Amino acid sequence: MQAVQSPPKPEIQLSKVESSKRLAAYEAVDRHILPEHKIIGIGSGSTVPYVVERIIAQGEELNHDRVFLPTGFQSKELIVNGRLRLGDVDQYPNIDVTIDGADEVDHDLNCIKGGGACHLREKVLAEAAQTFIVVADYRKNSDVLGTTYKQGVPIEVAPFAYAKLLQNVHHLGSPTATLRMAKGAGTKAGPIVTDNGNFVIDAPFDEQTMKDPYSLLKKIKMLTGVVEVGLFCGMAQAAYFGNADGTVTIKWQNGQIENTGTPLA
Ligand SMILES: O=C(CO)[C@H](O)[C@H](O)COP(=O)(O)O
Repeated sequence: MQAVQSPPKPEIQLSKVESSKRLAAYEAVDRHILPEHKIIGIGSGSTVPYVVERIIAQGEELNHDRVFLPTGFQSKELIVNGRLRLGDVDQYPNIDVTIDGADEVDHDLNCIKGGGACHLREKVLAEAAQTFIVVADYRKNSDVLGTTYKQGVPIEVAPFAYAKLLQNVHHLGSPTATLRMAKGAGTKAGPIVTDNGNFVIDAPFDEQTMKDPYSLLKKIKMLTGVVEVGLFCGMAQAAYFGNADGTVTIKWQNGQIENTGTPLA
């Protein structure tokens, strides 16, 4: 009897932004998740599913003795649904590689993170990793932070301290800083609550301030009640940006910029 062949699965047409996220994620996994890497941090956001997809494609033989550490609820689901082994950073404080998304990346690879309110765990997993790699689409590739991500610097705060912290952040130079509220039909009324039970303040600063994100990070971090700041300074070894033309731009920590792939006709 002749075997029945199932029709080929239709390739889902991705938007330019989606395909650039996928390009960046695939290139970063191919270059940085190597057979010897066993403890791997998985970040949060809409680019990270492509990271997990590419890791799964490396096959069972490479993945069966690896452990994957999530930065939040979303990445935990990705790991579990992908039938990868789940661990946590308290069991594995030394990570080989962490790959994560970003809201914006500047020319020195400083990042704004926390658009998804996961930046506390994201920073712990980035810091614990021997190699920390950022993946993003072309819209996140900037010279100065705050150019495209206008919402402000995400600051995770202890809930009972939020009102005092809002005042303090206003005095620090962000008069429009606000508490991040849950939005949209069917969501919680009131502020968003992080995976750690905290609130988030979004604090926009002027361009001059954002040109020196490390100084700003130190000032905000000193405020009592701040749990973590979504400024990741000097942490990433490389940032991969998928471009709309099908190429990938890679910014390295030493300032080198590399372009790979052939532009689409
Ligand atoms: O920092 C983050 C969550 O706290 C995410 O990594 C960031 O928001 C990236 O988002 P995306 O990949 O969806 O553009």
